Amino acid sequence: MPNVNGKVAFVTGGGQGIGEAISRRLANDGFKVAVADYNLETATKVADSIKAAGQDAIAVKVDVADRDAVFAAVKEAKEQLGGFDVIVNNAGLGPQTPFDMIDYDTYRRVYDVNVGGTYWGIQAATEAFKELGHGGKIINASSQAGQVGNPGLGVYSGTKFAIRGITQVAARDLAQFGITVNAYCPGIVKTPMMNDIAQKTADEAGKSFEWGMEQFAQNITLKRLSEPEDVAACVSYLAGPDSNYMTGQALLIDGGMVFN
Ligand SMILES: NC(=O)C1=CN([C@@H]2O[C@H](COP(=O)(O)OP(=O)(O)OC[C@H]3O[C@@H](n4cnc5c(N)ncnc54)[C@H](O)[C@@H]3O)[C@@H](O)[C@H]2O)C=CC1
Ligand SMILES: CC(=O)C(C)=O
Repeated sequence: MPNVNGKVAFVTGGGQGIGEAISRRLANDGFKVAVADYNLETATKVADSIKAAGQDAIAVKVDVADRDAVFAAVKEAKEQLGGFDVIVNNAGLGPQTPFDMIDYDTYRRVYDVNVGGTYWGIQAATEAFKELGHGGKIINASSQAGQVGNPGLGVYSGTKFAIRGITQVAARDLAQFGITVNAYCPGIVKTPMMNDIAQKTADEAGKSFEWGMEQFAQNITLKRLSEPEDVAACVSYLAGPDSNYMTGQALLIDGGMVFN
């Protein structure tokens, strides 16, 4: 287990899916965790169960698309948990958007959450690290869909390609402050988001949910879908000291999908 000495990690979208697994894993690693989510009810459930296991966590309500709200949530976590060391900009929306169905509102909201939320998280974390007089780690959620275009995900894939670019620029800009910036790129992970995407794909084709999932899961070298914990294990590495000499990278955790 990495030695993180009671450092503080802030995980957006921590109320379910990958963010929940990351919150639990970082708490197990020894971080005090702020479980930040738009849905305060799920965030509170996750934080409460981490506390019940004898670890430190709080729930924080935030809409990551709202810059002021992100700054306020980071400040709240810093004050309540007594520090700020790692932000995981994990919250994201993944609607199915065949090209003829992309409308302005969907485009705007998905970019505001996935891309805007990452900009604001980077800014708020950087401000907190500077106030505390130390560096820190910024970790952003991209996707295998940010490495290769996925059918039907015209808006979502665009945001996830953007995250890799933003991660590289932020790594270069923020290194002078002792801040590393990396991204993780999951494959097909069994979460509510992926279930929705698979179901809509299946509905459009008049096929079953399993068929919908298979459209995204073909060519996985390891021949199984990903569990949220597979992703959390790699984020644990990015949040801990073993990745100190790594910045600007996008770690693919896709079971060997994209290289096929
Ligand atoms: N599930 C998958 O197969 C993959 C997911 N990802 C990425 O991983 C991240 C997490 O995905 P999942 O856990 O699957 O999603 P999910 O939809 O299951 O969970 C997302 C969480 O984010 C929260 N959230 C949504 N909008 C928010 C906002 N504006 N402000 C604060 N919280 C908000 C939701 O309340 C929810 O708790 C996303 O960025 C997603 O794009 C990347 C590759 C694959
Ligand atoms: C939802 C997602 O990120 C996929 C299909 O890679």
